[in-house]
Amino acid sequence: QDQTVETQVVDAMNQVFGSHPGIRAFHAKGIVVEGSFKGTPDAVALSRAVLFDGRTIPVTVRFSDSSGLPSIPDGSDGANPHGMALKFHLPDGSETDMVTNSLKVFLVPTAADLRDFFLAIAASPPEAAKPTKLDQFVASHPTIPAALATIATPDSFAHEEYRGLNAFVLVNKAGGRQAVRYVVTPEQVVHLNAAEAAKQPPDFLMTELPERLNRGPVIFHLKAQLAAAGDPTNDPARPWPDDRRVVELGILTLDKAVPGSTEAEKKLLFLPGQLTDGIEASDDPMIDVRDSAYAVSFSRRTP
Ligand code: HEM
Repeated sequence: QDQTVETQVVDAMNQVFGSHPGIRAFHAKGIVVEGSFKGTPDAVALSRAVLFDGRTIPVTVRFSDSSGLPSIPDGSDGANPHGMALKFHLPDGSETDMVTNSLKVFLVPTAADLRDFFLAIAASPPEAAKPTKLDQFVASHPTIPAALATIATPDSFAHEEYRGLNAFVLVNKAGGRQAVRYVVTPEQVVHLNAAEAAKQPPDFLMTELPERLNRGPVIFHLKAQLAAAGDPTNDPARPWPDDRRVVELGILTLDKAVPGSTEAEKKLLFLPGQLTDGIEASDDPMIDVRDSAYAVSFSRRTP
């Protein structure tokens, strides 16, 4: 095979979900909202990024269901994990992004493993003989059931916690470097049980958020879990110990649904590796592959 892993992984997603013109290969169904971000003094101590310096930074956010199916029911298992992609509009006109989801730990260590996971799903239709390719793949990759055990359907996009999973490095004015994982924490987490989730109308998350924003803003806290020496920064499937220090980097206030979200989301491309001075990628090679795969998907969905 002479194709790059980023093309292979998008091809594998298209095999599982089909390709739908104008639609993302994954996290196909979503909704775009707007608001602002304000950094904390604790964030300034960790990073010299303009993002954190305390001024008010406009932000565009897309919440999404997992899956490459544009009409996946929001309450179905396949819609988990839900996504939250953030695009910060910096004063100099540049952008920096964070692309997070509701898993507490990622499914697999590498992009090649993710490709093979989708290929195993594609090779395991309902009529496939047991154990299926997927059964075998999951049995030999224990990080997958461990990750899937961390997710549930929220009653609102506003009531879920989202994580960056891949590690990034914050660099401060003195050149001090700290590896972190982002956590975007809501005011409260509210999860439905499986029976309640299955009973929800198919678009309940997409319709609820604009209604909620009409009543008032939605607040999230952007936090960073700080790595200690020896914590793995190149494997998003390995959690860091729960007692690692967590620092509040800033407050996110979402206050506006975007009219014409379906058109707006087509033009948006969120890239986990679109960074700004003071924020760097870690040694996790998945970040670069994600950037390339999102660009492949963007070029396929853009006429
Ligand atoms: C090797 C690992 C991964 C690959 C290859 C991959 C691939 C993709 C692709 C192709 C898309 C569609 C992009 C577009 O058309 O704009 C996408 C979207 C997305 N992915 Fe990933 N992904 C990976 C890991 C992750 C991780 C670790 C997270 C969360 C921490 C994540 C969260 C999301 C979200 C939230 C979206 C929707 C972005 C939006 O709203 O535009 N992905 N992914």
